[in-house]
Amino acid sequence: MIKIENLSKTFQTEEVETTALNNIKLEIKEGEFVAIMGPSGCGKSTLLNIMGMLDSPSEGKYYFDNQEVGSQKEKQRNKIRKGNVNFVFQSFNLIDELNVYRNVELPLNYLNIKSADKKARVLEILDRMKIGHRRNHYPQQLSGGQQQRVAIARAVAANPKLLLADEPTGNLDSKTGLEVMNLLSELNNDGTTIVMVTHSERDAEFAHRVIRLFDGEIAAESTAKKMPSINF
Ligand SMILES: Nc1ncnc2c1ncn2[C@@H]1O[C@H](COP(=O)(O)OP(=O)(O)OP(=O)(O)O)[C@@H](O)[C@H]1O
Repeated sequence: MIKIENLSKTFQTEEVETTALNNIKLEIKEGEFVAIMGPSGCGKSTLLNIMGMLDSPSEGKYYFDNQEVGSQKEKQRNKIRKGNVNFVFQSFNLIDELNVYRNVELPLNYLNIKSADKKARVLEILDRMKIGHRRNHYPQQLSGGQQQRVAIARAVAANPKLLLADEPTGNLDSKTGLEVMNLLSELNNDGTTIVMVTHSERDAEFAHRVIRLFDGEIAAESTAKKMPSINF
């Protein structure tokens, strides 16, 4: 699904040039659950943003489903991202003015779906994320774990192939974080490819593979204890 070849990313500000990623080579197969770890500033979010087509590499190639997207213009990248990739963030990023149902419905409004099918999809995914009983609540009326479950529901409502999660349990207590990790694991078992940035060794154990970055380079790669449920 993802192939990254000799990818580098430098940020140029007035005074300094920062190499955030240096000569990254990486492949991620459909159905995988990959964790990206490493110290602060090693380039994890930069890599995730490029995979999510929010940013482009300075050098090298990024292929998504065999299509080179790294060198595409922003408009074209946005088009490829839509329906293919979605995100979950540490800080949930829900829209405070919309209730749970409307937040989750949002990505479906951009697709050409009949309103009855849309409703069925929203209710189904809310139930799967065990948050259906809170569908009329607003984000501020929910706990952190509940907000993250809504955010995951919103992220997968349109059935993206790839879910990118940037420290999804970073703002949650240990027990709630575990519940969120179990939901992500279930989604992965049902076929969604997941790439997750995390500082948590426990969360990384949910992944099939752990990639450790250091100073913008892949320093180590390991297979986690849990084996994937798919054939490679
Ligand atoms: N827009 C930007 N402009 C300039 N420098 C940037 C920009 N974004 C990131 N950087 C730099 O690139 C490097 C990698 O940043 P990145 O956010 O990818 O790290 P990270 O591993 O996700 O860190 P953390 O764990 O703290 O979130 C850092 O040195 C950072 O300062």
